[in-house]
Amino acid sequence: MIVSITPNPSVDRTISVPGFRVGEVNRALSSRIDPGGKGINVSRALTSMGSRSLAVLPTGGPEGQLMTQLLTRAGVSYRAVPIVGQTRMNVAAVEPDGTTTKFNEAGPVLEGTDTAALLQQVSLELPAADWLVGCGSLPPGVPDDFYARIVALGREHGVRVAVDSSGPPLAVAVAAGPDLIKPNHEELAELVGAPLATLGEVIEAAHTLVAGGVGAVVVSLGADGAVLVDAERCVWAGARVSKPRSTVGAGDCLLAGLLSELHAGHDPERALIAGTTWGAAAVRLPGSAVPVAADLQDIDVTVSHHPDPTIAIS
Ligand SMILES: Nc1ncnc2c1ncn2[C@@H]1O[C@H](COP(=O)(O)OP(=O)(O)O)[C@@H](O)[C@H]1O
Ligand SMILES: O=P(O)(O)OC[C@H]1O[C@](O)(COP(=O)(O)O)[C@@H](O)[C@@H]1O
Repeated sequence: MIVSITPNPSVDRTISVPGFRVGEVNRALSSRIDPGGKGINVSRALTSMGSRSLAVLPTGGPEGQLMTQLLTRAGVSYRAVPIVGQTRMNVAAVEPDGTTTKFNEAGPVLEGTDTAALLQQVSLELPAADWLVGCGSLPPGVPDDFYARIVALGREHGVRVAVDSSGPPLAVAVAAGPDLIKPNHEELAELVGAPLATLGEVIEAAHTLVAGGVGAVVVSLGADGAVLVDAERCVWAGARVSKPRSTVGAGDCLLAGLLSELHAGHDPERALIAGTTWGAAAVRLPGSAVPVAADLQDIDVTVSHHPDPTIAIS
């Protein structure tokens, strides 16, 4: 089973707007809500594709209640750890060409006992887990070493650990040597402190992290696909999407596809292809909707073992 931990979940409200004008009234054409936060999306995608997953999350206030209702409705198994603060709501405005503008709240303040209770809940789930995946930003009050502690917990139980975060929490987790990380271009650039203008520079940065003790680095590059680097291989994969609808949660679906295949015992290249397929499928869906098997059918993935290092990455 794949256990996800999302310390800062969110109810995601996605509004479709005909255009986005700063400083003016923007009228929405439609709106939807989804249970969100990166680990929640990973568990939702795994569940919708038939892989077993359990989401661990803190919940509080009316949005916390709404979150658990939405998870139940989506058939996602979860363990909600009650907190005094109120679960956040994030808003994304999507324009007709797929351009997405996001407003993410900081999230509720978690007290020290809340963090301890979350880690305790994760520990309780680990005997049944094969992979543990820690995802997203940390809410105020949670120390930057949270994901490093998640890596250590996984180690103690012989469970492989993936981390998808950014900034200091990702940097501290990397030093603990996770089995897999999935930064996007911007997150990787921040992690290594360089702009990484080309695919070659991205690959070199990923190699440096692998040499430093990370098992595998999968860098998601939006419309430019994704590249996987580990001690034995460097593989790029990408799929064209002619009409992107919403990129919210695409990286989470990519991570879910990867973990689903790795968990099933398949090789990293096949996992990357699955991840790229799930990510492309997510981009064709509205809001942070996750794909079902039928959404994957007509997606063609291109794979390269010798990607052109001079390709510019935006
Ligand atoms: N416009 C797009 N066209 C095709 N695939 C896309 C597009 N945007 C994202 N994807 C797929 O989804 C994956 C994750 O997207 P990305 O935006 O890089 O992640 P994140 O959401 O973590 O920032 C990409 O690696 C790619 O496989
Ligand atoms: O924890 P963060 O970094 O604020 O991100 C949370 C948001 O990211 C999401 O998980 C979507 O992720 P991406 O748009 O980065 O793919 C949303 O569900 C959620 O609103």
